[in-house]
Amino acid sequence: MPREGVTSRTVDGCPAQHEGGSVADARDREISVEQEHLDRVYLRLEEKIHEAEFLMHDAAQRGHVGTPGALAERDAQVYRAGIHLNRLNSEFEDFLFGRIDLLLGKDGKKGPDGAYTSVEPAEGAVRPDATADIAETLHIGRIGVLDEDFAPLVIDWRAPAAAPFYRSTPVDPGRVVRRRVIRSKGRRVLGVEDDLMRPELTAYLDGEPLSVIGDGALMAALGRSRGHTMRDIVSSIQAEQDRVIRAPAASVTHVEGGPGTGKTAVALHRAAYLLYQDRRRYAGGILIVSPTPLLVAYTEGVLPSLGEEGQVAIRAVGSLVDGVEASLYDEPATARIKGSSRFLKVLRKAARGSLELPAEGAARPERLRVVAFGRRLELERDALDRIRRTALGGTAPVNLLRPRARKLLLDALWEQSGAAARHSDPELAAELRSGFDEDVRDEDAFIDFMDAWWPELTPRGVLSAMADERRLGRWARRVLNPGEVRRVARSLRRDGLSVHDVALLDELTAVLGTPPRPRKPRELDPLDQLTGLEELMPVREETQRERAERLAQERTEYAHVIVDEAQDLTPMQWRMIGRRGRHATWTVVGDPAQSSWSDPDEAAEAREEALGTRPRRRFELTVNYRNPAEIAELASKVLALAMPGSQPPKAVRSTGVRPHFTVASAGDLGPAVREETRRLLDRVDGTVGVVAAMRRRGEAAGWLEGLGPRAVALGSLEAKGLEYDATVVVSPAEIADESPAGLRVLYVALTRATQELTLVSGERDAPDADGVPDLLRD
Ligand SMILES: Nc1ncnc2c1ncn2[C@@H]1O[C@H](COP(=O)(O)OP(=O)(O)OP(=O)(O)O)[C@@H](O)[C@H]1O
Repeated sequence: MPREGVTSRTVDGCPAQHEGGSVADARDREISVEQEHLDRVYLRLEEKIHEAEFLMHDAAQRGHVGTPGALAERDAQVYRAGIHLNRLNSEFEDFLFGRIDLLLGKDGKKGPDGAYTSVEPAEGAVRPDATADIAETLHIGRIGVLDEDFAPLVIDWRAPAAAPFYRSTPVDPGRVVRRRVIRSKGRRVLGVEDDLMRPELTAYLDGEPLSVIGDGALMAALGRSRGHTMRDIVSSIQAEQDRVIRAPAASVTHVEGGPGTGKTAVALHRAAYLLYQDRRRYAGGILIVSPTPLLVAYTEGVLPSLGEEGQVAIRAVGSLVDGVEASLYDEPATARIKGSSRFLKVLRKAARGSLELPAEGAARPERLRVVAFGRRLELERDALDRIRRTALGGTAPVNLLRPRARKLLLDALWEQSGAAARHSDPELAAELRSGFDEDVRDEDAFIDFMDAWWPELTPRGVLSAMADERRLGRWARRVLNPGEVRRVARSLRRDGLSVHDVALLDELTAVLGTPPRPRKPRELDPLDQLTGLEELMPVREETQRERAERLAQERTEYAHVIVDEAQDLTPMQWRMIGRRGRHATWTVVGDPAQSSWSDPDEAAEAREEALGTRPRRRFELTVNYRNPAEIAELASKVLALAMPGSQPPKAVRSTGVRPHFTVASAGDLGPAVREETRRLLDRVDGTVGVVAAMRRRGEAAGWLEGLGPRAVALGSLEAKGLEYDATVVVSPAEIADESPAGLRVLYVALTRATQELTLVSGERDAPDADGVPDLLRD
């Protein structure tokens, strides 16, 4: 465990000689220095808030004037005031969180944020006797604040001048001598943690030796207990992560890294960074696709804490289609069929085949009878079938073919009427024909026939039609075998949609096509014409989820798509997400070793298709910030089985607590799991996650009844991306045997804990005398 106390060293590594002498004094003195700065910042923020409120008020007054000039001026004012209010009113926990003390830079140029731009120290910045003076001190925070003279009081964490805070390391320190993380609550500074980037120097700040407080911010952050929501890592982003966050937005940024390397955290911070970089471009919206609603709930507080929310929709892969929130999971064998690209053929057949089914409660129309030009005209079943086949030729969406089918019917009726033969003058014949079409089209019998014979198909309707095994068998001929047909049909007869059904619905929407609807006239509000106003005005009532819903309804495509846990997506899911980012830039993060999809090659092919020919930029994250070394070591045994030859990420800390093994008495996992969970709840301050095979998901929740909200039960697939202070993994062998990807799913389960891990074995695990399951023995 990281040490809680503080140390104080001068930069040459010797204990600092502080007045009053004690380490606590040094710490208190440094805290009060930062407190003074924070007070100045808040004073300035208050001034800005008053300014913004005045602007808003003034803008409202100008709105009444109504001349174009006044409106344009109001537009500009409201825009600026909106930015201020929205950001300043947010109650930031640790608004100001960092500081860097820098040597004199190589050149003397200042950037737009008032800080010097050079990264390397000037010649002579370090004297021959290894002493140096601090030339510039920058404070880093969630947004930038300038003082009255436009000098930087706080630099926005995403600004170029803040990059050295994240990039500097003792190996490549640049100008940074000391990097400090400031911990505060509201307006009070609680503590500081320093990292020394140039330990070989004796550096002075205003003539005083620079002190170094604490053991380093990263370790302090990692040691804190976990709650039910993820925290931002803005004060301790590491260099390899920062390179991903600030990578140029163009094309595809592809990030791989093992469990706990910060992929999810990096993806969220990248969204905030992209918005900061080019707000106008990303007004087109950023979509973050997450594997489960649990992970959405876990991560959705991070962006607001970074001051960004409005333009980002975080959605679970089972909620990407409007109005659908799927949480059911198909059995692995069924999921494998539904997720595979061969299922596309079945859907295309089903979409066309569904046309032949009678609409609900109606009989299948056998003939068409109309009266035109005083004659009774009639088309029989064979003729109708022929017309349908002709209309369906090609691959155009079925619902969009309705006008073509209607035209073919009218052609056939016209021909039957014999009217064409009676008029040789082409102009007259054309006029007559148009009158004929109009008459027939308006006839009730024709309208009713069209509705029954070529109804507008809905994705849900087609999916339900596939629940009939015989029918599905026909549509899936030469694609699925009878056993597979039975499985899929059975799964579709169940109440509710599965996560995999959602991609099928989305595919059907594309295969069926949506006929254009008459647009509802929209009431014009002059405020709507203000550039970007919706984005900037404070919108407090809406939650992240509601906002995501609204964004999704308003948009079918996004400017940037971020895919988290990309290794889990099936080919059908890649097609669904690809449709939402046809013109987007992309960030794709994942770990092949954690893939729960049985055929990674097929999924990779679908991913490449969704991403198209855009150039790829690849990054790898190599450090595990979640698991202590003791847990990471055990997990690496499963990794060796799941993906022989692949390297686990390096754990940065160790707790000295080894994973604990327990064996449940014959067939009775429940009491053993409950007991272990209770024990762990006593040992950690935060959460305990109990991960069991999917089929035990409900049962496991029952075992934990009454243990309180800190203990949570999960199915193995739901554990994706989440973390707990401690985890109980229930029968590793059951999880491993659950599907062809079972070992990789077990690897996920074993890498969820930040402090302690317990494994409860059942008979199937064949544990040894120490309780170690067969699978995990050396
Ligand atoms: N630079 C950092 N500073 C502090 N904490 C960090 C840092 N990077 C990652 N973490 C923490 O490590 C944990 C793991 O991060 P995250 O969930 O983003 O990893 P991941 O790579 O997505 O993991 P998985 O693949 O297992 O889902 C989180 O608690 C995160 O806050």
